[in-house]
Amino acid sequence: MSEQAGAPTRITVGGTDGTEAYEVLVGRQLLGELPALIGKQAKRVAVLHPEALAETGEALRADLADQGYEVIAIQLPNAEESKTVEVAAYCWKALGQTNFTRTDVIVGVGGGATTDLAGFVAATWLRGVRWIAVPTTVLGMVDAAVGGKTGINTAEGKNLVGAFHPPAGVLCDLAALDSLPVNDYVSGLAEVIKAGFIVDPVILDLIEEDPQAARTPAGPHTAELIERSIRVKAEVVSGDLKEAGRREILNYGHTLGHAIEKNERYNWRHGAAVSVGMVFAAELGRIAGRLDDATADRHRSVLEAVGLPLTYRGDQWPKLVENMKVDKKSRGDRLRFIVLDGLGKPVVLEAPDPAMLLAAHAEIAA
Ligand SMILES: NC(=O)c1ccc[n+]([C@@H]2O[C@H](COP(=O)([O-])OP(=O)(O)OC[C@H]3O[C@@H](n4cnc5c(N)ncnc54)[C@H](O)[C@@H]3O)[C@@H](O)[C@H]2O)c1
Ligand SMILES: O=C(O)C(=O)C[C@@H](O)[C@H](O)[C@H](O)COP(=O)(O)O
Ligand SMILES: [Zn+2]
Repeated sequence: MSEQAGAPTRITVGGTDGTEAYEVLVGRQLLGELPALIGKQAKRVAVLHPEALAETGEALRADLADQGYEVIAIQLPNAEESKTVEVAAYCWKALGQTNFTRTDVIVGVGGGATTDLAGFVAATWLRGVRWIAVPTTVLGMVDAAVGGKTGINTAEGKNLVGAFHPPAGVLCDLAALDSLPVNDYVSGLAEVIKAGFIVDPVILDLIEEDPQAARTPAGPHTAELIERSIRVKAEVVSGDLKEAGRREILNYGHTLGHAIEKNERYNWRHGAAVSVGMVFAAELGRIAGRLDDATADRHRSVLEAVGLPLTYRGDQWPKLVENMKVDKKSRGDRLRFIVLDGLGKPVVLEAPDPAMLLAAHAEIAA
């Protein structure tokens, strides 16, 4: 998977609130770390990967078979098509037919869609088995594989079925990013930029220095951007695995973002939808009298500079409002949004007035 090795960066997640700690490793040639994470108790290892990573999956299975494991191959559809109950059922069947037990281990290799599905299968099979995430997209490394949110979509909304089930470890091999199509790479930058606005503004400075370079894995700050974003996520989820409070800030831009994804029948990339969602949230913050003009405008400039969208079809607003009602931050009939009180200062905006929402929508309507 990679050509250069060296000591990986190790970022610890959890362990501070009664949850079991685990590590996110960032570096190159990390697959040698897998057997130690799988452990000696396991007899079988199920490797779940998308079609796009057929060769990677095959190589990994061969490695694990050489180590003496009985390997179960489960190829998934690409992207959101894998986050369905039908695909989960296909996986449960494969595990059942191979006598997969509580000491066996699932490895999810792929983007956020793959690790969300693999983690969900791990959470539900036998009420929970060990799993390891090997994210191969920017988005997977900086966000999806870290923190234990797993799940699938339904016709009614994004990630509506799922479980909190942290992995035993996360291996981020930066070399995997070399084969990622640019639009998928850029989609991941939306979550990197989110981490910049909610907690670590240095991320924004690094991207703004050369936005074109930030669009490729060869950029000078790739490793730093990924590590900084993982540290943001690790710090936030470590104190609040089940999203009882502070973890909600990671949902910045997601209330509208998920509504757009559902409206597009999950054919939009997650990061693209979150990008529009963050512009909307920034406008909401500005209209609510919380966010200064410069920081609100900075959303547009940095997201546009890396090639992310800022607008969405204006005629869809009534449907988006309906979709937002099933957001997990909603309480009864009250919509709740994460907005900024300033750079790095996310807060919850409770039940904003519909007129305020409409005014913010006018700023993102195409
Ligand atoms: N659980 C969480 O906390 C969390 C956080 C953020 C996002 N997510 C979820 O993550 C998903 C988006 O993840 P994503 O952006 O990684 O998209 P993705 O998983 O859909 O991957 C994008 C595409 O790239 C392909 N691919 C993956 N790695 C590749 C590689 N190295 N080379 C070539 N092709 C590759 C995939 O097969 C897919 O077609 C969404 O479903 C979102 O809801 C979850
Ligand atoms: O980890 C979290 O918490 C997040 O909100 C991170 C988001 O980037 C991610 O897209 C998450 O899956 C959204 O969670 P949901 O609970 O709104 O489905
Ligand atoms: Zn997200």
